[in-house]
Amino acid sequence: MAAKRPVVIGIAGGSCSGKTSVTNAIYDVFRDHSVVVIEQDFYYKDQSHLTFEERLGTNYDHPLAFDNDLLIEHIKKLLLRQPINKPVYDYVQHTRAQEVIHVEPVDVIILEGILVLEDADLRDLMDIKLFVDTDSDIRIIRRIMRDIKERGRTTDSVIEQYLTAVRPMHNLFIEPTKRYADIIIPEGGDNEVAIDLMVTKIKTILETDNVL
Ligand SMILES: Nc1ncnc2c1ncn2[C@@H]1O[C@H](COP(=O)(O)OP(=O)(O)O)[C@@H](O)[C@H]1O
Ligand SMILES: Nc1ccn([C@@H]2O[C@H](COP(=O)(O)O)[C@@H](O)[C@H]2O)c(=O)n1
Repeated sequence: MAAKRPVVIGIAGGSCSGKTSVTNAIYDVFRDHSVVVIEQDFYYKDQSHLTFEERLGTNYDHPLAFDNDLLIEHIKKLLLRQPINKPVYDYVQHTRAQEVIHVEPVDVIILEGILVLEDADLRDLMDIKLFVDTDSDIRIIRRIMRDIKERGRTTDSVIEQYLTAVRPMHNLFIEPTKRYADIIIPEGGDNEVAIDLMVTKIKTILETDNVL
């Protein structure tokens, strides 16, 4: 019997909009099926050749910060049901970690990240495109709390980065990708109706004869 083509779901949205929460809610439903999360953040360009000080100068909210060629290569491999070695990212050191995660082929691929809808070649690989829409005041509050707790940052550094890069790049590159979304989800992972709709749609695609 011919192998089925995996389903690719793209989940975009601003920093701290709730992309990971939506991703986890969908992941939990398909956990016993076969599902993988591909974080666009893990595909930030390797910066191991730069000093720590130099890495602080990178604009992490610009499309050019990402190695989308590698990301696209990996999604295409998974679509052909071939395994990949997914990079791991270190937000404290601002570069790729030494280790990789071996990922076997799966039925459901969830691709999440601030700019996953910005690249046309990446968009073309997606069956469903979501944009998680959360007000910027909520997002900055969440970001200050998260980055201090989990990413080794100070309040001042988070605010400075927000004003110089996160906010302007959001307005320039992230917010405009909303137009490519099939569904715009307010309330992130708390939006049970949207999550249920997504799960139903994914199941429908999985049940169709979508062969390679
Ligand atoms: N509905 C919510 N209410 C309160 N905090 C939330 C909510 N959704 C997400 N958060 C918190 O905000 C931060 C960012 O959420 P996350 O889902 O990781 O967003 P993203 O992946 O878009 O950056 C996390 O610390 C998370 O716990
Ligand atoms: N070294 C880095 C790499 C990325 N960031 C920030 O992460 C944000 C994207 O992740 P979310 O979970 O918030 O979607 C992005 O806004 C980058 O500014 C960073 O601070 N340092």
